[in-house]
Amino acid sequence: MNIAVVGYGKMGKSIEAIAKSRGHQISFIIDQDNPEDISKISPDNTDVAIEFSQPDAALDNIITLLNQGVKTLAGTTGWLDRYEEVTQLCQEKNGTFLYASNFSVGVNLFFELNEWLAKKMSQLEGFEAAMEEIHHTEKKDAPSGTAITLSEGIMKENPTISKWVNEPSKEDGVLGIVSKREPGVPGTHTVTYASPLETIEIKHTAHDRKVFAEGVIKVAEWATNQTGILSIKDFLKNE
Ligand SMILES: NC(=O)c1ccc[n+]([C@@H]2O[C@H](COP(=O)([O-])OP(=O)(O)OC[C@H]3O[C@@H](n4cnc5c(N)ncnc54)[C@H](O)[C@@H]3O)[C@@H](O)[C@H]2O)c1
Ligand SMILES: O=C(O)C1=N[C@H](C(=O)O)CCC1
Repeated sequence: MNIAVVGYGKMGKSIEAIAKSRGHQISFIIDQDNPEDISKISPDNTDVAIEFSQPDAALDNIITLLNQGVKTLAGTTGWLDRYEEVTQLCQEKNGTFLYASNFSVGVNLFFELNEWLAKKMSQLEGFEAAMEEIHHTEKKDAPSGTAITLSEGIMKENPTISKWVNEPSKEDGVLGIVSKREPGVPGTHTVTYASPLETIEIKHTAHDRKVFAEGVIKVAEWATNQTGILSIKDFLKNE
C-alpha cells in the first residue's frame, strides 16, 4: 500500500516506521516546511493519506485531500467542531474518510466499557461522575479528543448529564474534565464515579504512542477495501 503521511511530528514519524515495518511504501511526507506538496497527493500515487498534524492545520489538509479524491484517515484532534463540513464534503465527492480520536484498540474497548458503566451508573443515585486526562506537555488541545469521546459516551448513556466543562465541576448534570500536562506522558484517561461511601474508577494508560500508530496502520489496511464515511467501530467488528 502507498501511504501519504500528512504531519511529520511524533505521530507521523511513528506511523512511517510502522508502515514500513509492515511492508508499505510512503508516497509523500507533508509537514509545515512543505505544505504545498499536499497538492501532489492523488489516488494515482496514494492508497490512503494519514493526517496527524495539528489542530489549526488539520481541517484544511483534510478538505484538500478529499477534494483530490484521496482516501483519508485523520487522527488530529482539536478541530471537531467542523466535522460535519468534512462529512458533507466526503459525501459530495463520494470519498472515503475516517476520524478517530484514538486509534488504540484498547482505548476503543475502553470506550465500550465507559458506555456500559455510564448506563449502569445512571440507575444509581448519589454518585458524581468526573474525568481526568493526562498528556505530555507539548499537547496543543485540551481536553483531549479521547476525553471528548468518553464524555459523549457518558452523555449518550446517562441523560442526567447534559454537558462537559474543562474544569472540575460540582454542578448537577455537568461533567468536569480535568486536563493535566506532564512531561512524556503518551495518554492516560480516568473516569470516576464517587459517592461518600465508595468510588468506582476505570482507567486506560497508553505506555507508548506506537499503540496509536499501529492502530492507524491496521485501520488503513482495512480501509483500502472500504468507501464512504467510516468508523473505527466498523473496523473493530471485523478484527
Ligand atoms: N487519534 C489518535 O489516536 C491520536 C494519537 C496521538 C496523537 N493524536 C493527535 O495527532 C496530532 C499530532 O500529534 P503529534 O504528537 O504527532 O504532534 P506533533 O506536534 O509532534 O506533530 C505535529 C506535526 O504537524 C506538523 N504540521 C504543522 N502544520 C502542518 C501542515 N499544515 N501540514 C502538515 N503538517 C503540519 C508540525 O510541523 C509537526 O511536525 C495531535 O492533534 C494529537 O492530539 C491523535
Ligand atoms: O498525544 C496526543 O496528543 C494524543 N492525542 C489524542 C487525544 O487528544 O485524545 C489521543 C491520545 C494522544
